[in-house]
Amino acid sequence: MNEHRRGRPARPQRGRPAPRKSGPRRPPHEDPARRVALDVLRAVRERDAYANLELSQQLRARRISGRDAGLATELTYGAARAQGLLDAVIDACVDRPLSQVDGVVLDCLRLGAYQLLRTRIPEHASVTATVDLARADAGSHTAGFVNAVLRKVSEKDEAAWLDELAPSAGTDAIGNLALRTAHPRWIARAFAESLGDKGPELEAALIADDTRPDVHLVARPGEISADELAAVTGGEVAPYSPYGVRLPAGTGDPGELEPVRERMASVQDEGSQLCAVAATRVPLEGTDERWLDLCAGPGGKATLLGALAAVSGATVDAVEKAPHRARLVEKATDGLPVTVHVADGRDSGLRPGYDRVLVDAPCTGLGSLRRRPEARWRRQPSDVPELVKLQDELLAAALDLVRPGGVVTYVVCSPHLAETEGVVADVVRKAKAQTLDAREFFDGVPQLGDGPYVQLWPHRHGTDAMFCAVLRRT
Ligand SMILES: C[S@@+](CC[C@H](N)C(=O)[O-])C[C@H]1O[C@@H](n2cnc3c(N)ncnc32)[C@H](O)[C@@H]1O
Repeated sequence: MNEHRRGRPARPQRGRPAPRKSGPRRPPHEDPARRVALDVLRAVRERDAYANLELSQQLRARRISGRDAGLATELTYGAARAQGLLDAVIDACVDRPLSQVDGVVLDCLRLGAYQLLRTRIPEHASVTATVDLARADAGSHTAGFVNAVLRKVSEKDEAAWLDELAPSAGTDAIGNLALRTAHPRWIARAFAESLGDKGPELEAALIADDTRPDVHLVARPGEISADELAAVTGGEVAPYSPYGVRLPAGTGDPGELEPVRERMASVQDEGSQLCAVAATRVPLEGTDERWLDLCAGPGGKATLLGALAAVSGATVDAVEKAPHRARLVEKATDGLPVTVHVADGRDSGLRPGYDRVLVDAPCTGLGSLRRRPEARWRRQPSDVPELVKLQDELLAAALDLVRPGGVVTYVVCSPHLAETEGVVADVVRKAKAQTLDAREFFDGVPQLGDGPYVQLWPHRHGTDAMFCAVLRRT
């Protein structure tokens, strides 16, 4: 590493920020796709924006579509997802810690390095177009620096950089795979611990997590069947969910599909569908009329529960703490037997005695990183304990609200053991509850391990990495 640092370009320092003109001086030939990508990366870094939301807003505002929009998406998502890997390479090409490089300059370097290492865009175009952006946003004195760093980056391809920078697979298998698949080490370790593997299966899981997911629709029970929905949308019936349809790649905005506009279907990952369906499938003795969704926003599972409740004659109370998310639940479940309550699920004030309760708890979201390119670098291990405490309290509250003999289904979109088995074990130890074998309620889904919990995985099931436990109140 030190050897590599010799002769590296000096770069503008953070302490001496690049001068910015009142308005960016943009060359007339500036490439619109790269401009959007850079502006989104900057918004993600500076104001914690969500890359997907920011990107679609900027594409709309600048009326960019077609190939330019495709390239902007590829560059934004790619550079955001691969940030840790790109930073390791850039770090090897500059003479100071990256923390001392001006933020905008670093965004430019990430964008340029991504093009050089992970796309087939010719080197000349990658470097020149990125240098133009740096000149416009960070001043002409940065152009030489960005040019020099990117030239250094281009001296090797991704594989050669990884051979140089990744820890040895023999002594640090997780660290090696983490860098190769552009994941933070703590997330790779969490996956390894959940899978019980730090070899080929971990590699498959991390690679799948680095791949853009298919879009699934859920056919609203009582309105349209999955077969009909597949026929109308040109999709195919999903392998496991009785209501799922997988859309072909390149379908465009699913919100524009007629069945979605007509509220006969909505976008929902197949794993989420399976967990909501499982919550309704556990056999009950006695009544089966009052259902509760204790963490309902924005309403994906509440909508499926509501539609199933309408068919079976049950009603659903949907609790959501955040008022704006509660409004989304109201909108999504309009016309269904669902009553929305803005409340803290730990102290909802609702009358106990529910037959079924779903706790789809707030979590790290490590199971849906495929959908949010920047999330893996934003989440921190220090987020886990606070979430675990909240999950614990919500699950305990659910067990207080369900009747004896009723069922609580606990779901998180994360394979992190502290959020999954850890929470369930802790609550079951303190509550009157029996753990059921959740696999029984995931009909036809293969590779569910030894139970009693279900952990879905992108590389095994093509779904988000959802965890599901089913408890019966004793
Ligand atoms: C994982 S999301 C639920 C997703 C939802 N079930 C769906 O399928 O669309 C967790 C939700 O719990 C909400 N939440 C967080 N803390 C809460 C609390 N103490 N009580 C109730 N809801 C809470 C969050 O605002 C968030 O909307």
